Amino acid sequence: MKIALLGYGKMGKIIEKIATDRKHEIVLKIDYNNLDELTTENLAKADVAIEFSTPGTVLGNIKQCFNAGVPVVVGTTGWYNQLPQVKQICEDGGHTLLYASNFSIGVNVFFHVNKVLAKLMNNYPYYDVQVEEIHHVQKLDSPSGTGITIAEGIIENLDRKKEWVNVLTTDGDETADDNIAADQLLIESFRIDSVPGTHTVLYDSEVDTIEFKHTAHNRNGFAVGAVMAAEWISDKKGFHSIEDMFNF
Ligand SMILES: NC(=O)C1=CN([C@@H]2O[C@H](COP(=O)(O)OP(=O)(O)OC[C@H]3O[C@@H](n4cnc5c(N)ncnc54)[C@H](OP(=O)(O)O)[C@@H]3O)[C@@H](O)[C@H]2O)C=CC1
Ligand SMILES: O=C(O)C1=N[C@H](C(=O)O)C[C@H](O)C1
Repeated sequence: MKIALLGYGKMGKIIEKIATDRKHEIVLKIDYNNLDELTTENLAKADVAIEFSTPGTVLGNIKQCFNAGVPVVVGTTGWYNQLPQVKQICEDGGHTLLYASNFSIGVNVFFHVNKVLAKLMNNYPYYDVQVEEIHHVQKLDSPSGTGITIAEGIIENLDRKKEWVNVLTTDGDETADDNIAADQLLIESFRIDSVPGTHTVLYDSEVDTIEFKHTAHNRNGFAVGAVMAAEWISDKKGFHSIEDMFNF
C-alpha cells in the first residue's frame, strides 16, 4: 500500500519503520515544516493516510483526507468532543475514517476486560474506583485519550459512576480527590519524564485494593496497531472505531 503520514514526530517515525518492514511505501510525510506539501493532489497518491499530529491540527487534516478521497486512520487524541460532528461529515460524504485512542493490541484487550470487570463490581459497592494515567512531559492533552476510553467503559457498565472528572497532578501535589462526588469517576493524570503510557484502574476498599494495569514499554505496539488498521480499512467505507477491527 502507498501510505501518507500526517504528523512525522515520535509516532510518525516509528510508523514509517513498521510500515516499511511490512512492505508498504511511504509516499508523503508531513510535519509543521512542510505543510505546503499537504495538497489534495499529493494526498490522492496514497491508498491510505495515517494521522498522528496534534489536537489543534487533526481536524483540518481529516477534512483534507476527505476532500482527497483517501481513507484515514486517526491516532491523534484530544479532539473527541468533535467526534459526533466528524462522524456526520464522514457518513454524509461517503468518506472513510478509523480512529482509536490507543492502537496497541494489549490496551484493546485491557479495554475489553475493563468493561467486564466494571460490570462485576456492581455487586461490590464498598469498592470505589479511579483511573490513573502517566505520560511523558511533552504530552499536550489530559486526560489521555486512553484514560477517557477506560473511564467511558467503566461508566457504561458500573451503575454508581455517571461522569468522569480529570485532575492533572504535577510534582509534589497530593491527590486532590476531596471534591470528587461519589458518582464521579476521577481520572488522575501524571506527566513524568519520557513515560510512553501507563494506565491503571484501581478499585479501593477499606480492606484491599485491586489494581488493573497496562504499561507500554515503548511506542512500537501503538505503531503496529496503526499500520494493521490502515491495512484493514483500505477497502472499507464509513466511520469506524478500532473495536470494529478487533471484534472481541
Ligand atoms: N492512538 C494511539 O495509539 C496513540 C496516539 N498518540 C497521539 O498521537 C499524537 C502524536 O503523538 P506524537 O507522535 O507522540 O507527537 P509528536 O509531538 O512527537 O509529533 C507530532 C507531529 O505533528 C506534526 N505537526 C504539527 N502540525 C502539523 C500539521 N498541521 N499537520 C501534520 N503534522 C503536524 C509535528 O511537526 P513538528 O515536529 O515540525 O512540530 C510533529 O511531527 C498525539 O495526539 C498523541 O496523543 C500517541 C501515541 C499512540
Ligand atoms: O501522547 C501519547 O504519547 C499517547 N497518547 C495516547 C493517549 O492519549 O491515550 C495513547 C498512548 O497512551 C500514548
